[in-house]
This record gives sequence, C-alpha cells and structure tokens, in this order.
Amino acid sequence: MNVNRKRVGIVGARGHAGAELIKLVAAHPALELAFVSSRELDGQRVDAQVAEYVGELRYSAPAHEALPQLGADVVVLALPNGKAAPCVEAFDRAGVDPLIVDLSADYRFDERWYYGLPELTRGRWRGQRRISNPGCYATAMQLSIAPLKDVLAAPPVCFGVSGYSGAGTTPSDKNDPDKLRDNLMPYALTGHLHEKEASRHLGVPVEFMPHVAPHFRGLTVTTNLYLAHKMTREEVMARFRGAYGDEPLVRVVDDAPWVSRIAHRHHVEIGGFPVSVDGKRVVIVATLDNLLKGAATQVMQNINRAIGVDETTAIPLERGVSDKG
Ligand SMILES: NC(=O)C1=CN([C@@H]2O[C@H](COP(=O)(O)OP(=O)(O)OC[C@H]3O[C@@H](n4cnc5c(N)ncnc54)[C@H](OP(=O)(O)O)[C@@H]3O)[C@@H](O)[C@H]2O)C=CC1
Ligand SMILES: CC(=O)N[C@@H](CCC(=O)OP(=O)(O)O)C(=O)O
Repeated sequence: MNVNRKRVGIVGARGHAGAELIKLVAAHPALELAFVSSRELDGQRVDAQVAEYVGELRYSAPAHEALPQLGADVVVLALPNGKAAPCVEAFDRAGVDPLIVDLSADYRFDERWYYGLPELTRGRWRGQRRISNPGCYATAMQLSIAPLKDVLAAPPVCFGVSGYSGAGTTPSDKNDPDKLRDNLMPYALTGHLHEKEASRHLGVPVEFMPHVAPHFRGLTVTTNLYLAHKMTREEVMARFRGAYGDEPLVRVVDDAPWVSRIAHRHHVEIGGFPVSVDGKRVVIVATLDNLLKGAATQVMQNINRAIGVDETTAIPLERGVSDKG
C-alpha cells in the first residue's frame, strides 16, 4: 500500500466495464486498488483475469454491509441496473462517505448526484461525492446533439448500433453470438432508458432506436437533425469544432467515422455532417468504445476531476485527437 495513493474499490469487477477500469487504475499514478468484488471470481487472483494488473490482489465477495469497512477512498459501482442502491445505502448507514461513482443508470435522474459527462457538464461539478456515470449511447447522442441544440426544428432521431459487450455478461439474446451471427438485432425501439437520459440532460426530446450487432465492442450512433434555419456544412462543423476543439477525448472528423476503428480507443469521433440541399437537415455520426468512453474512461475522467488531478490522467491519449482540424 502506497500512502499517497487514493484507494479504489470496484464493486462488480468481473463485468466488462469493471475489467477495463482495473486496467486504468493499474496504470494510474495516484490510485491503487483497495478491493475488487465478484461473487463468481471470489478468491481468484486479479492478475489471472486482467494481465495489465500487477500485484497480489484477489477478487472478494463482501456483503454490502462490509463494503464501508474496506478502506476505499473511491468506490465504483459496476453492477447491473437496480443493484447500486443497496450498496449506496450501506455506506450511508455506516456514515462512511467515499467518492462513489455509479456506472449503472440508477442515479442518472437523481438531482442530488452529479451527472458526469465531462465535456458537457464539468462546469456543474460542485464537489459532489456522488457521481452518476452516463450511459454509453447516451454519451454519443448528447455529444452529437449539444452543439446544435438551439437550432433544432424537431426532436433529433438517433439510430444506434452497439457491439454486444454493451449488453453485459448476463446471458441474453443481445449477447448471444449465435443469435447475433449475420444479424442486426433491434430492441427497445421506443422508450429506451438512454432516450430518456439524453432527453433529460440535453433538455430537448430525443428519439432513439438501438440495435446490437455481432461485433464485441464499439458503438455508432447516426443522428438525423432538422434545423430551424438553413445552415451550411461549414457552419455546422464550425459549431462542433468550437464546442470540442480543445477536448482531448472528442475528435471532430470530416468523414463519417467507422465503428470498426474505435474499439480499444478512449475518445469519441464525431463526423459526417452532410447537409441536405435545402440546408435544413444534417446527419451526424458518432462512434465510441462503449467499454471506454462509454464506461471506464468516463469513470476515470470523473474520478480524476474529483481527486484534483488532470482529467485525463492515466487515460492514453492519441496524438491529434484534440486537433482543431
Ligand atoms: N457494458 C457496457 O458497455 C456498459 C455498461 N454500463 C453499465 O455498467 C454496469 C456494469 O456493466 P457490465 O460490466 O457490462 O456488466 P456485467 O453484466 O458484465 O457485470 C456486472 C457485474 O456485476 C456483478 N453482478 C451481476 N449480477 C449481479 C447481482 N444480481 N448482484 C450483484 N452483483 C451482480 C457481476 O459479478 P458477479 O456475478 O461475479 O458478482 C459483474 O461483476 C451496468 O450497470 C451497465 O449498465 C455502462 C456503460 C456501458
Ligand atoms: C447493447 C446493449 O444492450 N446496450 C445496453 C447499454 C449499455 C449501457 O450503457 O448501459 P446502462 O445504461 O445500463 O449503464 C442497453 O441498451 O441497455
């Protein structure tokens, strides 16, 4: 144990998101792991599952009541939706107040929690120690729409396609490689949680149609926007470059990005911007790795801000990602 490092506990560390987070914490100069929990991997060495981790730590399966006693300064909840609240309540009951970052959707509509989509909300962080991490599609949708929010003539329509790691590890049709083979599987075509989440946090209604594809990781969202007044492609792109030109984890690109090129990368790519002949319709394409910017990388941005280090500490950056183009 290094006394200068903050200690991180990950609850639900067997999952795809938890595993990515272990890698990021392992490479962080100001963090170390306090505990990683999994009922299924209880007792197994972490380095046997995550090669990037070097050390003796093993997975454990503490009861909720035991979590506050494990000495974590930062607790990340990487559990399925609906399972975070009992953990949070255990900390409240014990009067222990670590920084808590929740990856699930459980607190994304709770005003008492800071909603941490840094590129859009970092100005609203007021030292809150409870942080709700945005959904993966919801991140792509909000970053695609925010720069044009004031010129919309109708609700944006978003067509999303995710790799099947987005569906977690609990077996379902959406993560069954046999059912996904040669397939594109539509689901929750109205009322998906991320439709509500993006609408709520953007403050404009958004319509969202998600699908799962046979690839493992990476998602793409194509958004159709009707504009209240004519715009040129250059004017649209200028808005995106103005909004994100200085952002290390958002890359505004000319061509529509391909999802096949975003896996294992930490940033979002936003591009395309074809404008219709009448100048009143534009289409935006955003890609991100659902396990990184859609989950673990965004958690790390939020932790970094909260512990007072540079927001991108331990997040591998690629040269040119912050190009203004
Ligand atoms: N996958 C993605 O692309 C993204 C996921 N998220 C969110 O992050 C969270 C984690 O996602 P992901 O890693 O994919 O999920 P997984 O389904 O892969 O993993 C969930 C973790 O929770 C544990 N778990 C599963 N069921 C229960 C239960 N009933 N009670 C307690 N623990 C349980 C599992 O470990 P064990 O069973 O061994 O205890 C596992 O470690 C979810 O809320 C998800 O919505 C957010 C953005 C993107
Ligand atoms: C392909 C797939 O199933 N994706 C998940 C989104 C993953 C995510 O961001 O989940 P949370 O909002 O639950 O945190 C879904 O549509 O529910």
